[in-house]
Amino acid sequence: MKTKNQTPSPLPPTLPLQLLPPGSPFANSSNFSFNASSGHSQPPSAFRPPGPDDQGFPNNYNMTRRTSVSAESLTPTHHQDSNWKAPYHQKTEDQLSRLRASVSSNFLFSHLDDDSANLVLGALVEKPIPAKDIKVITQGDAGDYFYVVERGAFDIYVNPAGHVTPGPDGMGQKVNTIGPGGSFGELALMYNAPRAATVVSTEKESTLWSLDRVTFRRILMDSAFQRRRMYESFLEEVPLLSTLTLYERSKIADALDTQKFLLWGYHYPRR
Ligand SMILES: Nc1ncnc2c1ncn2[C@@H]1O[C@@H]2COP(=O)(O)O[C@H]2[C@H]1O
Repeated sequence: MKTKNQTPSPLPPTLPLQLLPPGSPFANSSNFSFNASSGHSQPPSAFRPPGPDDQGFPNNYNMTRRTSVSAESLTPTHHQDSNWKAPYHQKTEDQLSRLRASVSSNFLFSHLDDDSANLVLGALVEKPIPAKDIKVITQGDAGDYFYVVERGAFDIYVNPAGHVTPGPDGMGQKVNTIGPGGSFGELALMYNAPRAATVVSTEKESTLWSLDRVTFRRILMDSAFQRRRMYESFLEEVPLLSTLTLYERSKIADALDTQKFLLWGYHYPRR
């Protein structure tokens, strides 16, 4: 088993950016909602066990919370629309070179073949974040976009309740900060589950690139995330790691690589 460097993530145009109240970055839980399905606050409901069509939820993932936000299959290869084409958003040379630099060290993109990488680059949309304390993702909401960070830093907050609660500490504890080259927002898209954390901008000017849910699932989940799920399944079996959260396990899975050793004349795969 060896580890590799890996990192963390943007928004569609025309979306309202709402600033959080000055001095109270956690007070408003419904900022930065960009479609009908993301700006809601739903009550928790029972966990839906994986069915035959599911890839399987990791252990301990949002077990007490509403999980499914769409009827879409969790298996990305079950595409109902065979005429689907990835959206293409024209970019300037400057945008392309910034984008390439941003994704160059990102684990998710390093495993894409050239065709898939070009489709994803074409589908990403630049999303300037013009202030700090903008809530890009709200814990408990439905997942709509996956984000790559080009510039700036984004704090991640997790409330153990599974959603933002009223009051000054409603976003919970800060657990992470994601900077340039990193990405976030993949968990809800991968598992059709509510957002696992709240993500807030920390700088005056930041730049994100957003990838829509369908393109994410059809392209990234067919490659990089298949690999992640394979390693996660393996990690779930390791007792020492069983208490990790899904996010922690997924980060370890991203960092794993497979090495093959020659043993007694056989190539023996070892993780
Ligand atoms: N410790 C963490 N726990 C949960 N989510 C995290 C954590 N750190 C970063 N994140 C990201 O925050 C995102 C919130 O939306 P998602 O649940 O879609 O995906 C989540 C992860 O990409």
